[in-house]
Amino acid sequence: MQNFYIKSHGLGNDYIVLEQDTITFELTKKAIVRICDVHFGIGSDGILLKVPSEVADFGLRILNPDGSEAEKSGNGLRIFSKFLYDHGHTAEKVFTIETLGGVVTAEIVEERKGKAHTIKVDMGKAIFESAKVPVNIEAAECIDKPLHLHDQSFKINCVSVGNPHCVILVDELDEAEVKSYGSDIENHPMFPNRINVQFAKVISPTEVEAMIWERGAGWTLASGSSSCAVAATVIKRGLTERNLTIKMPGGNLRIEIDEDWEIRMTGEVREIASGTLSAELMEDFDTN
Ligand SMILES: N[C@H](CCC[C@H](N)C(=O)O)C(=O)O
Repeated sequence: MQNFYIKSHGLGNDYIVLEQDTITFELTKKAIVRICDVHFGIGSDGILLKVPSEVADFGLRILNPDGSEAEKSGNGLRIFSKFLYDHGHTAEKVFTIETLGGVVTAEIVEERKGKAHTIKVDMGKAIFESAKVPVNIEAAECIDKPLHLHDQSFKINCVSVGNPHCVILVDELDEAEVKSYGSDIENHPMFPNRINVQFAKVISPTEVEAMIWERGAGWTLASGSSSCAVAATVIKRGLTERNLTIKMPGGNLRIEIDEDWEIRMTGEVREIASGTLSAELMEDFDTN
């Protein structure tokens, strides 16, 4: 069906799924920004576009609400996996998905008809090498290094899970602090591709609490790749075990990271709505 979409969320981090071969318009920056706008569009933390793949069972492009493209999205991959399974693109419960940040394996762990499913995604490796995050710093790894803003400094830990992350460990989480400094950190010149930002507080050897400022999206209620980055950081710093619960305002994700820094993420996904985009929304979009 032309311009069919679904909207789903992973712990309150919501996405709209579209299919390259059914949309009748160019998914330009203008179209992405409009569709993701809560007033002039459907409203979403991003768009997941189903595309062909030569190297995996499925291909996925991840678009942020500002029109930028991301290499990886943990909640996005779980939402896309549930969409593929629930909407007849596969009868398999384990399949591969190609993203800009590499090929991942997804598994429908628990299917509950007409309810949320639990999805597991092997998210690839955590990479700390500064040049591969990337972060412009002399040191080989950006672990517990200073980042200076005009009126504040932070100690940062940078890691890539396909997309770039800047993790700041704090004794107390403060939503106002995240919203006040998130954008300045996201856009700091140290980060050539900008960066996702997390403030995180270790609760116990198996629990970490985090708040998220996403590259290209801003404050979100949860983030899968951010959870992976936070887990990799606290494990790297020797602060926790390797099997963790990351607690965010929108809910919790299970993250396991093995000795080779391979990351497994498990969590719920719930579909919100489905339908077709109206012609009036797309009136001034570039047509295919
Ligand atoms: N905004 C992120 C992508 C989405 C990440 C988040 N929604 C997740 O679940 O991982 C970026 O530009 O890297």
